[in-house]
Amino acid sequence: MADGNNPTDDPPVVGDDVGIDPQTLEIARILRSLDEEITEEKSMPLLKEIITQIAHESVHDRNYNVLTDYMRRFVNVLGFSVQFSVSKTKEIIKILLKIWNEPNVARYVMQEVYKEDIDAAEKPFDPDKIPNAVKQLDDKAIKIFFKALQDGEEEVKNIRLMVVGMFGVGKTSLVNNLIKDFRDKNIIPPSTEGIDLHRCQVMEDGDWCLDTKYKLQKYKNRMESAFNKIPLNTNLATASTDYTDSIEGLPVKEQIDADVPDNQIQTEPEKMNNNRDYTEQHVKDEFVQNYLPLVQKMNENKDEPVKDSNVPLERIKTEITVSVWDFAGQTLYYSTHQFFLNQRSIYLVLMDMTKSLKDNVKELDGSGIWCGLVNECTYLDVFKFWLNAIHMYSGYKSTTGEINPTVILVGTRKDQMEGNDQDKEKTKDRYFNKALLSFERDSPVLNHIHEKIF
Ligand SMILES: Nc1nc2c(ncn2[C@@H]2O[C@H](COP(=O)(O)OP(=O)(O)OP(=O)(O)O)[C@@H](O)[C@H]2O)c(=O)[nH]1
Repeated sequence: MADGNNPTDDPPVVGDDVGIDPQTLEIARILRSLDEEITEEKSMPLLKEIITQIAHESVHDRNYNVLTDYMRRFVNVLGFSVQFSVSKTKEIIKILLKIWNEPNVARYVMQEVYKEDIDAAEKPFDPDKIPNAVKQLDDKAIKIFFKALQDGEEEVKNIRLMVVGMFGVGKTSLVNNLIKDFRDKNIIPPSTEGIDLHRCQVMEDGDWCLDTKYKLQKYKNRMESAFNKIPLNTNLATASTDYTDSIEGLPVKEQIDADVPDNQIQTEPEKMNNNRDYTEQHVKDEFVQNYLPLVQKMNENKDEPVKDSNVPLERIKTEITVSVWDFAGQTLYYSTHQFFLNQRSIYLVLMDMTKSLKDNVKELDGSGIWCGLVNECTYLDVFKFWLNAIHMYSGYKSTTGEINPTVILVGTRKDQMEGNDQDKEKTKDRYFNKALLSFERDSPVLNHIHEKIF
């Protein structure tokens, strides 16, 4: 009879000195046998992978959406492939829940069944891999970012161009000249209300065109890659769910980058998790329906790329996109613009070269009292307002580094300036030098300026 003094009589100890109950030992036994059973199915996602992910979640970052996700993967993907009986499926789900709810069970299973020390598994973050936008968030956010990276990543090739300046200075005219589609139509711009946003594709010749067609193709490519995650023998037409699972896994960096929520691909996890009707309706969705033949074709012949001759992708040299933000110049909007200023942006600050810096601004439709600039402010005040706002809302300094989004100063109404081209250039440089010298010499605002001359 055990007397408690013999070490062999003590229950095995895992993690926080908690004894292993018979149920946990039984779980380990079942998993070992299952593991042997399903590793023979080489082409299928393995139950082991799901258990491993759930165990890591249980010990490290608990997120119920993730659990639900794994469960769905088990039922829809693994369930299809391995054809577990109903009772066995229930048994496995119980095990997954137990591992999820009890980190010590997760530790034991990983250690004893899969020979992995789950506590040692967390690798330190590589600081070089943390994007600047994430760096400024807290530790938890950085942890979540790295965890999300495990599901895939996509390089962001999007530049955000923010065009700001006084009302009527020529912001929309400049934007219309930068974007081919507008330039070709010779558009005379109405005064901007709020913010106009144009997403453009950089073309072979360096020109920019609106990227609506390209965007469609891009989503198509993503759908392909999302569908590619599904085992080829899965019958999509009859599957109750869940290729949307893969769509949720859209690349992390791109999600972070998203300028504008895109209703076409945005998913609704809570609904999808629980609502079969929703998913079935989603399957009928026109957008998805367009891709079912595509996927079926891929299933027939995976190696043959699917082409879409309607989209002139061959005109596009790179995948670089530019989001052009044309801000309204009316003082009415100034207090809201600051919320849209962002670190991964290049700013164009426009000034009217026919107006002297010391001239008072005459606003046509307002009292001229805005954002701390009282009545009778000068063009220099406006200039300083924009540079200060950019620095305040998008400059960032921490112990690890500094972010100073680039500001390009643009002079407009050159055609109305006096002298030849050379004279005009000199006048413009003098104008901006004078404006910049009004800041303290060591002002951090000056770090933003592209190509300072002084
Ligand atoms: N002569 C001349 N006129 C210009 C120039 N740039 C813009 N304009 C004219 O100035 C007017 C206002 O131009 P917009 O481009 O709408 O100015 P904006 O800065 O976008 O104005 P808001 O949207 O009200 O902030 C239009 O009639 C343009 O044709 C320029 O370089 N030279």
